Order: sequence, then structure tokens, then C-alpha cells
Amino acid sequence: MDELIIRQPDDWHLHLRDGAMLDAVAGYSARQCGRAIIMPNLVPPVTSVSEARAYRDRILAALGPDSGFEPLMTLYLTDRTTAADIEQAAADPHVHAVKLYPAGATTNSENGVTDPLAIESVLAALERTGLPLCVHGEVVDPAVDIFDREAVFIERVLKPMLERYPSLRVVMEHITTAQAVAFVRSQGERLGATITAHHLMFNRNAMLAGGIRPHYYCLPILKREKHREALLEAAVDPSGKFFMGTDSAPHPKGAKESACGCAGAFTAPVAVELYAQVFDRLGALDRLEAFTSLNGPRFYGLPVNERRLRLERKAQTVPAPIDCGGDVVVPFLSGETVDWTATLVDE
Ligand SMILES: NC(=O)N[C@@H](CC(=O)O)C(=O)O
Ligand SMILES: [Zn+2]
Ligand SMILES: [Zn+2]
Repeated sequence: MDELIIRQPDDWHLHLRDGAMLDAVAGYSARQCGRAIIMPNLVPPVTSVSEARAYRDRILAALGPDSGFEPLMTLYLTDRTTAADIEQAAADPHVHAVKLYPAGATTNSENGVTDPLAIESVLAALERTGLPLCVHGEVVDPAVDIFDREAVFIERVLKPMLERYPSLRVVMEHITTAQAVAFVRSQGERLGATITAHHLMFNRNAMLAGGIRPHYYCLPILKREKHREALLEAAVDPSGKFFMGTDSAPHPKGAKESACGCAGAFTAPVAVELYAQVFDRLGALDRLEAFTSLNGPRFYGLPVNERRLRLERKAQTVPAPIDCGGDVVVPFLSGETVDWTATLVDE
């Protein structure tokens, strides 16, 4: 197959940032995706419906009037979030989920939740309203090895949470382990998961063997090969529980190429192409559309997109570093070649 036309994908986990960075990066996602779940880990974080609405307006302004892109907003949970905040979020047409960052787990998570099982009234309100909880699923316990933090989170936090709140709807974001794949499979429809392109493509050798490559550093951290293999099986799984979430997370070049580099891979410029390459090499292009464009809308209770995206087997070079207000952002795999080229089909 050298050409394939699929329903327009959505990105169920995306960081667009703010200000000059937002202006520089937003167009890359809008060129491919119809909608995206917008992560709220700005500085300061997006914690209220009014802040989410204002952020949504800034995203739409950055894109201009003809983008057709719909930002699906989320609220950042803190120790101070109330059940009333959740009721208000659930009633708002632009807020589609709330995000749980265990405090200290990842980039801009300092204001996150200290003890996820302690926010009982918030979890009860989520269960009552049906608003999904998106989770960065890693424990922050310094005694737990960084490569085990996701698997330990499932045992210590996610399992008890799903038992206590049997109707709570949860998306385990950016899963990276065989344990996460098995756990998502073991639960009913109310638990879904997103998978990034970079976790499907690479194991931790890509980051650490033959030199340390900071652009491969993201959280949860890349794992060993057997985990990547489990993710590949999940991505092509007919269950519909796994869907595309790029976790495209731009940072200034200097913050990544540093003695203490920050976590995040900016994959948006070629996101769908990277997934296409993965599915193609698995001989599973026929499963791509379900993963990129059908499973996510089903989980979130939204219609599928009407537009179509054309994928051609036409090699392209991943863009050079992008200028944004004096800083530079380096796309993941910048300067390297990908096998596919995606273009939106005109309506
Ligand atoms: N994934 C990352 O490594 N970084 C994300 C935060 C996150 O999604 O955990 C970021 O905001 O930079
Ligand atoms: Zn995360
Ligand atoms: Zn993220």
C-alpha cells in the first residue's frame, strides 16, 4: 500500500504551551488533527473553567480563523480542586477531561496532587458526572526506580482508585510498559490509554547507547525492548481501548540540551507520519485509522471527524529547528527521514 486515506486523526494528549511557543507550534497539530486534548500544565497551571476558556481563546487566536481545529480543554487538578469545580467543568461544553499529575512526577507538575487517593470528593464528582480523568501514571516515591514508576503506580494508585470508584472513567496517558498494557486490557470500557509515537518507535537504547541523547528524554522514560513490543501489540489491538496521544511536548533547545535536560519530545510536525511508519513496518496499516481516528472519539463520546487525511509513501525530512520568539525548538528526529507524508484532503 503506497497511499491510504483515513478519517482525520485527533491527538488525545497534546502540549501546546502559551505565548510565542504556542504561536510557533500550534499550526503543526492543526495541519493534521481535527481536535486535541490540550494539556493544562502551563505555568501557572490551568485550574479553572474560566482559565481553560481563556486558554482556548488564545489557542484559537494563534491558529487564525480558518484552521478548523478544535481544542478540547482540560483542568489541572491540585490539592485545592473542589467537587464544585468538577461539576462546573462537566457542565462546560469546552472542557472534556481533568488531568491528574502526581505532584513532582513530570514537567510543570509541582502544583499537582500530593496524594491521588486522598482527593475523594473530586473523584466522586468525576464518577458522578462521567467527566474523564486523564492520568500521568507514575509514582514520585524517590525509593522507586524511574523505570518502575509506572508499574508501581498501577498497583499503588490506579488499581485501588478504580476499585473504589467503579464508574470512574480514566485514560492512562502515554503508557510505556507491558504492565500498563495488561492492566488496561484487564479492565472494562471505562479505562482507555494513549500511546505516543516515540514510545512505539524506540526503546531506551536509543536514548542511552553510544551517547546520551536528550531529545529522547521524556516521561515516562523510554523502557526496554520487551515493553515496546507490548505497546506495538496494544496499538493494533482490536479492543478499541488504545488510541493516539502524541504527548508532543516542545521545550526550548537550551532546556533540553543541558546538564539537567528537561523531559518532553516535540513530535507534532510529523506525528501521524511516525505512527504510519510504525503500523506499516508491522504490516498493520489497516489498523491505523482505528488507532488515530476512531477509538479516541468513541471513548470521549464525540463524533468521528468528517475530514480525511491522505498518507502517501513519500519520504520527507523532519523539519529543522523552529524559531519561537528568540528561542529555538528542535523537532523530535529533526533532519532525519520519515517514510510517509500526510496531507489533509480538501473538503
Ligand atoms: N512527557 C514529558 O516528558 N513532558 C511533558 C509532561 C508530561 O506529559 O508528562 C511536558 O509537559 O513537557
Ligand atoms: Zn505526563
Ligand atoms: Zn504530556
